[in-house]
Amino acid sequence: MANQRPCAPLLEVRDVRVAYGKAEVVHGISMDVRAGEFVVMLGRNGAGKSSLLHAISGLVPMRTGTVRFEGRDLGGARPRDIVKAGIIQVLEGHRVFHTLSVEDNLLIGTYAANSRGDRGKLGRIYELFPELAERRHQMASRLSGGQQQILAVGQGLIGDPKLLILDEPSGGLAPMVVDRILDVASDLCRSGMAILLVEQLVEKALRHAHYGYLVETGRVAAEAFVDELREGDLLQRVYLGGH
Ligand SMILES: Nc1ncnc2c1ncn2[C@@H]1O[C@H](COP(=O)(O)OP(=O)(O)OP(=O)(O)O)[C@@H](O)[C@H]1O
Repeated sequence: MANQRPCAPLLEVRDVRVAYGKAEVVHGISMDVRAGEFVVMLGRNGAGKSSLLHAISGLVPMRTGTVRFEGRDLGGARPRDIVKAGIIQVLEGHRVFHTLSVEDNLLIGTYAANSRGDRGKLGRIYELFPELAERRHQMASRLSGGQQQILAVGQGLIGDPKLLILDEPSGGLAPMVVDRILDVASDLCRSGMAILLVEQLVEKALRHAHYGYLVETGRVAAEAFVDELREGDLLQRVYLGGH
């Protein structure tokens, strides 16, 4: 993609603040994901990235600010309505149902979205992730950590999101797993799905994303196209705290 962001706004986050009790951890973040974009949010542990994602997905309340999706205000919407609007978040830490089979875990993803129990959608996920097809009848507990993470992504994708949010898919797993997930995410992005990624493996994230936001202690310290982010000393400043 040339250095021009697509015009059509998909997700518009404006001046969002998030607090846990009295402790505010997101201090007024504004950001966009445009149609067909792959956006990455980078920043040190504890910078507030997951809290912002959770506010977008309706999992934690916003103190102030607005989130609009396809022009619709999502303020106060329930998580399930946000999923139905087309935003699906794959939570940090491959949260799948250990006592269910791979296939049943995927089918649960269809219940979360608009397509209750639609088995027809399984085929597409198995095409994207043949490792899940091979293990479709295995209990999720028997999968490796990496396979569980892939299952969690499949569970999100089966709901046909317009925007897929990935919160640290690496999660301490083998770098190869992250490559698999980010490669699939890039392909989906090319076919029109927007991606919002939080990832600590900075190089890998920058290789796939078009545009990035650097978050420092609850604020956006910088935003730019990824090649610009790579060139300056911004990344170093955010991660190492230099000036
Ligand atoms: N449920 C919670 N209750 C209280 N404080 C929380 C809660 N969740 C996160 N925090 C705090 O909010 C701050 C921001 O955390 P958050 O997880 O949003 O950051 P992050 O940038 O996603 O970092 P990480 O990569 O470590 O998840 C941290 O100080 C964290 O301890």
